[in-house]
Amino acid sequence: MGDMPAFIPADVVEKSLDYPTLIPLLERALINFSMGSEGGVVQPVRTIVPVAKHRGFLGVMPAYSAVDDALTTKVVTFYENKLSSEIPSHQATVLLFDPATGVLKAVIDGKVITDKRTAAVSVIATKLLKSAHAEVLCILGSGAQALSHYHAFTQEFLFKEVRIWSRTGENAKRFAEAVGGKILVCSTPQEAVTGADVIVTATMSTQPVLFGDWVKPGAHINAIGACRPDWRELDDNLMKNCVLYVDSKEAAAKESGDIVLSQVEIKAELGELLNGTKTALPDKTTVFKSVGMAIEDTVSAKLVYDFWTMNKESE
Ligand SMILES: NC(=O)C1=CN([C@@H]2O[C@H](COP(=O)(O)OP(=O)(O)OC[C@H]3O[C@@H](n4cnc5c(N)ncnc54)[C@H](O)[C@@H]3O)[C@@H](O)[C@H]2O)C=CC1
Ligand SMILES: O=C(O)C1=NCCCC1
Repeated sequence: MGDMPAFIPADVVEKSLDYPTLIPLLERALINFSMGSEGGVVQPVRTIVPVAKHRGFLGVMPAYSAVDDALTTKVVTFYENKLSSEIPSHQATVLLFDPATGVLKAVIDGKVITDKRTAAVSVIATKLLKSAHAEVLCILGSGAQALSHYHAFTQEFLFKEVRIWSRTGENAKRFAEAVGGKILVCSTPQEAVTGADVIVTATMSTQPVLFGDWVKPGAHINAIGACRPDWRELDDNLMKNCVLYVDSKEAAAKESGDIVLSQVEIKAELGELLNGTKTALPDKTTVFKSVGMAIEDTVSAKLVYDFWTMNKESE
């Protein structure tokens, strides 16, 4: 009988993933992914099982990176109707395997990985696509993704002003108190968005929360939510008047309601901008539509496992 798999809890994951380490790793993974078979990434579009009775979904997200020799699958659940405020709407576990033998090496909390790697990829998109003079950041939503984006963006950029709007005003205030930084709480999404240079939409909404009429020409939007083909965060006006970038063309064309329902053409994947085969247009109004990729979890999980292996005596 071999060793039992390691169980790596959220607090260890939190300690092992910092943005300055994660961002270059994810840039490399995005490039490898967009290189097709040459990049050595094997990643099918995830399988989603609807749990209609409870307005929930189970997603299975496997990937292998030959360059990293890392093999994982994430299992993620996400629920529209939270029955308890104690239970997060999104929960996830990443299983890490030894690629040489198939042996399960670790069971890793996937919630922190999901929150941090998603924000890190939005930072990558924003570095490529924001205007050179961007000063105002606006976040719509006050949940887990809003929080990880706030931390990642305030660490990686110097914005003069940060604004937040949330459907429940109390939640926006709580968010601002919790992060403790200088942040303007707005009472409408339009107020929050008007004049903003960089916008993050991180909501569970199934209808548009961000309208093209409100958006400053040349702004960059990271659209994180609406990862089902019939869900929206952005209206048709915005979609039709932006230059659209994605993480995975194949997944975005299948899963993103903002793309499926507006039928807007995708300009490029982030990996194609990073490897120089396609051009970023930071002077235009740009949208990065993120659906989330398994390979991002794979490289993050490997980083967590390596950190855990090096520090396990002291844990
Ligand atoms: N692109 C990616 O890689 C990933 C995307 N997501 C998506 O990001 C979004 C946010 O996820 P979390 O922050 O983890 O969820 P959360 O449950 O922690 O926060 C959701 C936020 O959306 C707000 N909200 C819910 N319904 C709304 C509505 N109708 N209008 C406006 N706001 C509404 C809530 O008040 C809350 O502020 C979800 O759609 C989720 O599926 C999550 C993980 C990865
Ligand atoms: O990439 C992920 O992880 C997720 N994306 C969309 C919603 C569920 C989790």
